[in-house]
Amino acid sequence: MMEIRNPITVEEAAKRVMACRKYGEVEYVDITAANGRVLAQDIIADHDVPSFDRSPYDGFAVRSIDTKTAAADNSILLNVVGHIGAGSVFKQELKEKDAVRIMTGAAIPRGADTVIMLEDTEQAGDNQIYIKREMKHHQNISFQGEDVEKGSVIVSKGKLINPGVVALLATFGYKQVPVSKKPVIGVIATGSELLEVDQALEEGKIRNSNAYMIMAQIERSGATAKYYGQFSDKLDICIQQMQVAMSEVDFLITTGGVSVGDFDLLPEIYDYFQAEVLFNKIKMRPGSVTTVAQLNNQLLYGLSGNPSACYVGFELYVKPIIDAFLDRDQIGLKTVKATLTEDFPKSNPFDRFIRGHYVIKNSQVTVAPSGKDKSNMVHSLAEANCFIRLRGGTAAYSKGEVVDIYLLENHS
Ligand SMILES: Nc1nc2c(c(=O)[nH]1)N[C@H]1C(S)=C(S)[C@@H](COP(=O)(O)OP(=O)(O)OC[C@H]3O[C@@H](n4cnc5c(N)ncnc54)[C@H](O)[C@@H]3O)O[C@H]1N2
Ligand code: MOO
Ligand SMILES: [Mg+2]
Repeated sequence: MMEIRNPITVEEAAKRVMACRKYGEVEYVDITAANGRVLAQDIIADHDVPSFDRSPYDGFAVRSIDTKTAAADNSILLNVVGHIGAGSVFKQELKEKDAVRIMTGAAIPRGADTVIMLEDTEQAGDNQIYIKREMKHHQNISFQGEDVEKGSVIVSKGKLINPGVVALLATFGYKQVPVSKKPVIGVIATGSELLEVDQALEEGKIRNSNAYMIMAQIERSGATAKYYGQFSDKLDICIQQMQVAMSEVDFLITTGGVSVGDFDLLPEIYDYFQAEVLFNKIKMRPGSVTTVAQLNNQLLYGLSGNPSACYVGFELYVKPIIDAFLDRDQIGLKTVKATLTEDFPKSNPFDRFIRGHYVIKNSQVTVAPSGKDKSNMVHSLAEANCFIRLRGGTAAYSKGEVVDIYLLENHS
């Protein structure tokens, strides 16, 4: 007797998966390896930035009071009593009519309250300059703490580390950076029709593309992939191989074998392990047969064999669990509104996630399918930078309608 599957909504499926979320540990990596990782602790400023008043220009540190009435046609003569570059400090205090030649980034000497740019001065003698502009008190000073104030949270935990965050980490002396440990995700392809990537085509067979696609999706999501190869459609061998894989990873993904075909063994394997099947039918296309089971606190993902269905199943149900494991501030794909630039003539009995390509032009986000929309197709994936979500129970969509799109490559 064929099993009757009970389809649930996309949101309910996501909820059931997220109820099984696990948190990763914190580890420390060298700052040179921190880009792209997730920050595991708030970074609190332990000093002001800058930590001293400094010059934003190459010029002369002076007392504004000595520049009063200076103008292009009314030069004022000052005595140059020192010369400092960034990193050096002028130790004395400026007296009346004193100036110190100063470079960008150097500490403002005591007594000076402004910096006049080199362009607004003229050399008068060996140690004298003409000032050709009246300066105001505190003009042209980078003040201590104006960038970052001591005690403030400068980057919050959960943030994806980007080059800007790396700059802050370096500013505050983080040679070792606390990051969330990446989950290790096992990948298994199933099906006797599969050839490895370096094998020549044979009649009736295809190359295994899903395993490599999933591993790339895992990497893009900030996790580590562990490939277990292709399993045959033989139940006992599959069971044994899955047992090994489960003991070595945080989550396990199989692709293929979750539908109702004679060689679709995953349902039997879940049965054998007495895993709790969270769902095996979702009201969505593609990927309606996406199955997720739980065994001893470990999620087992049975993604569809059809490439587009497999891809969608990963992004909707695996990516959020990776984000959660990493304790990221953004869980799952970001969504925005976009205007369709093509008609979509099919009706949508279930929610439909079409592989799409969006562009932003003149502040307008527009989107179109990135290729043919069938779950067994692979071509449309290459150009896809989003999914277009068409709601279940709707008829055809027309050009000009506004739809929700799910961004695939926005990881900030
Ligand atoms: N009678 C029914 N048949 C099917 C149903 C259904 O509800 N009733 N569902 C269809 C839907 S929807 C999908 S999606 C697929 C799901 O199939 P499986 O997850 O069981 O996957 P397989 O049968 O193993 O393979 C399906 C298809 O994908 C190709 N494949 C498999 N693995 C890979 C891989 N690693 N790389 C590339 N391509 C792969 C495989 O050769 C098949 O063509 O079932 C429908 N049928
Ligand atoms: O799971 Mo299937 O992809 O809905 O076509
Ligand atoms: Mg099948």
